[in-house]
Amino acid sequence: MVVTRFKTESGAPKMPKAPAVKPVRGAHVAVRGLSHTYRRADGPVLQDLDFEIRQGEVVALLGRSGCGKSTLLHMLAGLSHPSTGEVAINGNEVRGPSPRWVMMFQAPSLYPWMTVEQNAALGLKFARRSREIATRIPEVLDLVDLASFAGRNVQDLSGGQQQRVALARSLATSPQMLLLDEPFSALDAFTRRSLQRDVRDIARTLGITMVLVTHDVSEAVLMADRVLVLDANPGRVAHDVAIPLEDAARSTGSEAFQREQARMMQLYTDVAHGDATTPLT
Ligand SMILES: Nc1ncnc2c1ncn2[C@@H]1O[C@H](COP(=O)(O)OP(=O)(O)OP(=O)(O)O)[C@@H](O)[C@H]1O
Repeated sequence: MVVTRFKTESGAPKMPKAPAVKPVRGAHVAVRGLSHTYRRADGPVLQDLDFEIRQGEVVALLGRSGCGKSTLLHMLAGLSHPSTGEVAINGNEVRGPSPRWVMMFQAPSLYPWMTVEQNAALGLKFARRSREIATRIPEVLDLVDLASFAGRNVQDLSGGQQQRVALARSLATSPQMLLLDEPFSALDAFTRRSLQRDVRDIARTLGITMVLVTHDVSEAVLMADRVLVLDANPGRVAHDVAIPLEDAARSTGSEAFQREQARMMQLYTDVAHGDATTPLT
């Protein structure tokens, strides 16, 4: 089976067209007995985490600043190792980074002197898969709605378009999992919503497992099938909550969305020690 992008930038339906991208087998993640301490004097940052993420599931890690979200995401990516416990992907302990699970950050880290297609091809080059560039890059640029920008310099693009280039680069190696560390927080509200919707659509359509770090309740509810609300000092899973929203209801205007957002905001506020005087976004 192959899939194509099915919405335009404005959200209007568009006819499926070639080129197309094949779905992948999303990663299954198991976090077992995971604790982490950076400095003994500070105590553990993460403690006794035990959870699984199903293949193709979209999970948000929601918590206040400093509760250990990025630390956990880095461990899922194999960029660092827990003091105790383990992360296993598809049954194998994660011992380092891999092109099968890729991270996206707030800053898209593109090379400004290169074109959109050259930047998008970097992941394949680093993975020594340059022979795939000619077919794969047009496919992924089409998927992120940047086909007509292929030859443009990335420095001429908007912040949202640059994040789409970073997304295309991430997708080019056919990853089983995307790990997003607040990748939309520097964008304006309209661009952020459009990318949140498109990234979820793409991950769901391709079957990619996705883990998203955020402290934005509405982002978690818009994008995730499931939200892990993390407590702080030490970071633990305080709530593990399914978001039972159909894709059609994943819009800030829908009543079902607003109900879920209010429910999640309550849980989040409770976890933040009932401190409703501090603004929670
Ligand atoms: N390399 C490090 N060495 C020592 N302490 C660290 C290191 N990295 C993070 N920390 C500490 O670990 C705690 C958790 O940090 P982390 O960045 O994982 O939190 P976070 O929830 O992602 O925060 P934010 O939302 O602000 O990005 C913080 O107290 C931070 O100061």
